[in-house]
Amino acid sequence: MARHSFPILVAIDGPAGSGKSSVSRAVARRLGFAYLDTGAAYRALAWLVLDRNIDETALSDAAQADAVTALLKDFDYSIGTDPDEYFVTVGQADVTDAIRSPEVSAAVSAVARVPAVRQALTELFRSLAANVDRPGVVVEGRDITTIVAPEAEVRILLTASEEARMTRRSAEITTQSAETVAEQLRSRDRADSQVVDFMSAADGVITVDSTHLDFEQTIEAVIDVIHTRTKRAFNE
Ligand SMILES: Nc1ncnc2c1ncn2[C@@H]1O[C@H](COP(=O)(O)OP(=O)(O)O)[C@@H](O)[C@H]1O
Ligand SMILES: Nc1ccn([C@@H]2O[C@H](COP(=O)(O)OP(=O)(O)O)[C@@H](O)[C@H]2O)c(=O)n1
Repeated sequence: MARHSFPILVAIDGPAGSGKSSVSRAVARRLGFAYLDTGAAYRALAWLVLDRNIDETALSDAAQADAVTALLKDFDYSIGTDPDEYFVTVGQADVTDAIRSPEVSAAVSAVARVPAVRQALTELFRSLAANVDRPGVVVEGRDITTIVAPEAEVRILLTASEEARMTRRSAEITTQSAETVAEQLRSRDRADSQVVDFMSAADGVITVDSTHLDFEQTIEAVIDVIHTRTKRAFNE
């Protein structure tokens, strides 16, 4: 497929379990767009920290930041941006499933708060999004509407009540109790929101609240915003 010089950028932020990944991927599939999951890169770097046996809890904040920053030069990361062929690799290792483990989820916020990490990954996301071979790209994370792509044509904050988010996530994770999943999600959101604000919509960002929408209705609500904002119809 030909590379489009200016893919339409759809930026989606929101807290854990709000539906960012699943909804973004489905929207991209329907519109023939690419899909970029930015949380996967933070998770993959956290996976590398654990794989190298770096015990972050034993280090001071500054030493932690240095250790993680030093890893960036070995971070041979790649991600599939085709919504039908999602994969995440670090070097030769396929980490698509490993980055969803509770250990990685527990370690990721500490990695994501290191400024040098955010800077490097933000550059990576801009370059990945600019080089997709589709007419548009849906990029989802925590700071896409505000930092990574504040100029995006479409900017959405996808929210849902805490209760709905916890229920949805614990239905997915069967290896831990619902209480454990909820507590981990809450504590990750708390840590993450000290670094970026993804709980309130920045100027010009449209909120889609999926608390009372099912999955299909949420996809349709997001596609409606895309059509309204771009004033264009894409092949559905
Ligand atoms: N509107 C919705 N109604 C019901 N379940 C949903 C809805 N949106 C997403 N889900 C489900 O909730 C779970 C969490 O969604 P996910 O996309 O992983 O969230 P996030 O990427 O924001 O953490 C998934 O199992 C997904 O299928
Ligand atoms: N744009 C982003 C995306 C993710 N992240 C970090 O990466 C972690 C994992 O993101 P994710 O999107 O995979 O998390 P879920 O919402 O899917 O649980 C978050 O908890 C943040 O610490 C970030 O800091 N900025």
